[in-house]
Amino acid sequence: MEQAAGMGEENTQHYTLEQVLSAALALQQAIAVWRLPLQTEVQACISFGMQTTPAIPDLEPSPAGFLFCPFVTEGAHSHIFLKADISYSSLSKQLRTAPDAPAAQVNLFKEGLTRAENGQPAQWPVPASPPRHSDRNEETFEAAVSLAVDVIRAEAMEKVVLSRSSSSSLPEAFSLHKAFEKMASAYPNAFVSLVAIPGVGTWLGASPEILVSVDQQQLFKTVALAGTQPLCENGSTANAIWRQKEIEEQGMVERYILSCFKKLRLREYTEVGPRTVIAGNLMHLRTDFKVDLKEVDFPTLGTDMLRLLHPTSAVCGLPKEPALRFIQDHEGYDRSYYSGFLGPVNSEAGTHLFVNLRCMQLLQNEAVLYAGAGITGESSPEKEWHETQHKLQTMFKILADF
Ligand SMILES: C=C(O[C@@H]1C=C(C(=O)O)C=C[C@H]1O)C(=O)O
Repeated sequence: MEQAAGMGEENTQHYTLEQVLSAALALQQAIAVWRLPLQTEVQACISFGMQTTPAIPDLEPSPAGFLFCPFVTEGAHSHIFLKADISYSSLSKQLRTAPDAPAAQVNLFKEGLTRAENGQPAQWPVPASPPRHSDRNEETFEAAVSLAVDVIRAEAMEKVVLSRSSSSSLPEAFSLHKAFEKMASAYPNAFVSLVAIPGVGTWLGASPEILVSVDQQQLFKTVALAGTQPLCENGSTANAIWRQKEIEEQGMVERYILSCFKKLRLREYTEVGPRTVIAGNLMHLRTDFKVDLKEVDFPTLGTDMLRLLHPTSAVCGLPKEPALRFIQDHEGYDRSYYSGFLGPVNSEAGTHLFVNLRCMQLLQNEAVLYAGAGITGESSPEKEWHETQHKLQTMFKILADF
């Protein structure tokens, strides 16, 4: 039997994030790298064996790690948990090994780190079969929006989120590590992440949307985020004006969250908002919900809410079932992990799961970018197309900047 690598063994040597990432890629080990909103610390975890589950796993008893889950809960893509065998923080620049991490693999990884200092950057993982992308043009996207508006006006549903993917070839000088850093500086308020899993693929994103978080103070949080407009020229939210369409659209997400609390018979929450918030080049409306789990005895609230919330009406629609069916029938492509959720579980800072938005999937020579927009009975197909264009813009700029 393999020896464990020692109780939370500290390796006092210092490494850069670039080295840690290069070693994981070269050794084909799964890695997740993330930066929480408004923080400077970048964290990473390396996992020597990913676990896949057909359904959303329980959060509370989970070891520390990183969860990466698809949009469709019972579809072709697995829910993936990367147990943190090795953790890295950009503040200490040191590695920490989990007590039960297999020693032989830990040692191989450390050797890989030394080689990563002067080696060529390794290729990131790409999926076994290339994703079917939509590459919808303005005309076909707007036709799908018009159809959605008709269905909503006929009262078959209230809201549906329609999305598309758009691919762009990778610039010659592209580097995964630099792309992560560019995303982190373009989106200071977002959860910025890079997930590279052999056999699954490589995703880079900057999410403005918490799905479920439970921090060290046992504070549960979720948000209702919807409604989009370009950021005002002076970069301030003070003079933002919202139309009835966005107010109603965000109100639906809010009502949906309240209905989930109601299902769990939870009454002790605080609700603040909606307020205008900034995400890159855009503004959204956001209402914050909090539950203090030190005062409310609900130890499984994180998992229970996660299972009820996902996919929320911010990325799917309302009611959930007809909206999901409409998406599957008319979007014309597989969202896979776009508008799924991801984030650290039971890390030192707690559990922080975000909706996988403003993200791209990296293939060998191209990036596939994803964006969607909430459609209601008041939607204008042309405006919704432009909304997806705006959402893609910051990511396109990051790629063009190499
Ligand atoms: C679907 C996306 O975003 C979601 C939809 C929004 C909207 O319709 O206004 C706003 C924020 C997100 O909840 C996306 O960014 O791809």
